[in-house]
Amino acid sequence: MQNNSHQLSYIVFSTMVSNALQKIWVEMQQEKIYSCMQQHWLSLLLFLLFILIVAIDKPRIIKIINLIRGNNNKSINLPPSPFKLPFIGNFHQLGSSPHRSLRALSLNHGPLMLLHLGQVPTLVVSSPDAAREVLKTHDHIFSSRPNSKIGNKFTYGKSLAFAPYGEYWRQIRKIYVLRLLNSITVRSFRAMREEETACLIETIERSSSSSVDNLVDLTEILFMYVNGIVCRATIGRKFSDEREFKRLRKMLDDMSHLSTISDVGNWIPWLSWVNYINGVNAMVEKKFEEGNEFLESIVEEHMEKKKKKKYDGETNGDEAENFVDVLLGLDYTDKHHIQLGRDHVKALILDMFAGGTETTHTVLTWAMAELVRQPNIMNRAQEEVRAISKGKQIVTEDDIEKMPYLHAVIKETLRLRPSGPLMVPHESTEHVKIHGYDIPAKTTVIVNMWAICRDPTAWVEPEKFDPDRFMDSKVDFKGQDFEYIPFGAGRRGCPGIAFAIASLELGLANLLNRFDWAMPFGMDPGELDMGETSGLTVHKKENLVLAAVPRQFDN
Ligand code: HEM
Repeated sequence: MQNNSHQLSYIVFSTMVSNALQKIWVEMQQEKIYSCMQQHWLSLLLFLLFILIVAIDKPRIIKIINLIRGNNNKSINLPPSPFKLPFIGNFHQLGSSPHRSLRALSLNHGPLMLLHLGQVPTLVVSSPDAAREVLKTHDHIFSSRPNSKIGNKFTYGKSLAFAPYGEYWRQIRKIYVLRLLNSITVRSFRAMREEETACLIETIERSSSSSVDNLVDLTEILFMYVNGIVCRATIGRKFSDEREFKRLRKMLDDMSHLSTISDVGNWIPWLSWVNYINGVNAMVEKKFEEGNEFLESIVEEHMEKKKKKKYDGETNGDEAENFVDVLLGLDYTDKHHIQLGRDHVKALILDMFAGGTETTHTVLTWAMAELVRQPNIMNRAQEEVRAISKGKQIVTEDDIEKMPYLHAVIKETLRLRPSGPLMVPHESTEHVKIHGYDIPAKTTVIVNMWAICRDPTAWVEPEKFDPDRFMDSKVDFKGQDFEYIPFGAGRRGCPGIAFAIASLELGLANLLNRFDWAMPFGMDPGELDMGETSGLTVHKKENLVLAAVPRQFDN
């Protein structure tokens, strides 16, 4: 969801209405009021109907119905709301960086604030205390997701991330947590991660030596590193063919764009038909077909291998089993209500690629940007990494366990630069009271994790990048400390924490061990552009291009 979504719906509709109005106005000015009304009675009627619908929004309609029925509940106490406009509600107040605009609004209206995004009542949560109420005390009520028609279409209605809270979500989540992303499985990918790290180092060396100024585009290279790990864990191989790699990236971008930005029906359900006119539905169908063809080819490849193994008795040797093979090998039909099929496998691939790649790669890029901007922190992290790795060219995961400052750098980056500052929206399944406010069922909930992680009542100098705040601190990202929830918390909290942290720490430690880093062309570190992209997922706006000078090793 970017500001484009509401702008789009608003523009389409207001253009239609304003064109009709202009015509009427011109004729009225020419004193042809009566004949004008005769000619345009249908337009006027439609216009009045439109005003009625947009001005009387859903909560007000419910209030009026209750009033007529005589059961107006005077005691209902909704959270404070900023002023909203008919039809678009509070969309116009989101701006290009919704997490920043929402924090500004919450400073005036409080940590529990009710907005209307189009027609959708949306609770915005902006303090650690309020987050604890939503994600812990009333977790069972807030663990659903708002329906996303387009998101469900792309993921065959089988994705974990999009699933509403219920039996299906519970069963799939169990498979993800117990079979795919638990600490033993994550450890089993250790050798693969170390291979991918060696590949990362090689790519940087090649890129640096082919540039006069040792320049490397870290944003691109880190994306390939993280994507390589996620691909190998998920489907057992990465895309060495550049075309295939670009196809995957484009597919994920398109899907994410269409399921959030372009779906007018998400926000104004009775305007869903606009998607037929503006070409969104046709585009969704086209992208779905393309994506499906790609995912089918992956599933087919695995089915063929499985058959071959059965006949030839082949094994993978020491290689850890990838997620698709695990899923295809599960016989779930008898014991459980769900029957795993091809669509589940394809949805799993999307969950892993979408949930694991962009998030992890963005955090790693921000970590390097913050370190280059603050050479004293970079030096301290490098000293620690180099002291522990004792002249080895590749830092291993055993070494990393002894690097508390490196852990602190990653934690601080996750605090200050979360890639999804508004997390993934939740939805309430029943009416509940929080801090004295009534939260009706089916309210969308946005947790402004970005604001919470910078809450001045919880953090000293919250805007400063200072890994020291995590040294000797018990505050952790596992979902118990509500001032620090970069992976969310509660039932819907991220199941990929161990997987993500392993790739982040190994990647960063090796970047610091193997190279000395500097701004390009001798620029001052303070000149590094830290601008963010706008929208729901926040990346560094400009690619991070740095000078990487390979360190000389004795052996
Ligand atoms: C730095 C990296 C990552 C960050 C910051 C991150 C953050 C998050 C957040 C904030 C949520 C939503 C929590 C909520 O709704 O309360 C989430 C959900 C999810 N994440 Fe992650 N994540 C990361 C890496 C990963 C990885 C590596 C994977 C898988 C390989 C993954 C898979 C998922 C899935 C499947 C969900 C949906 C869970 C559900 O709806 O039940 N994430 N993540």
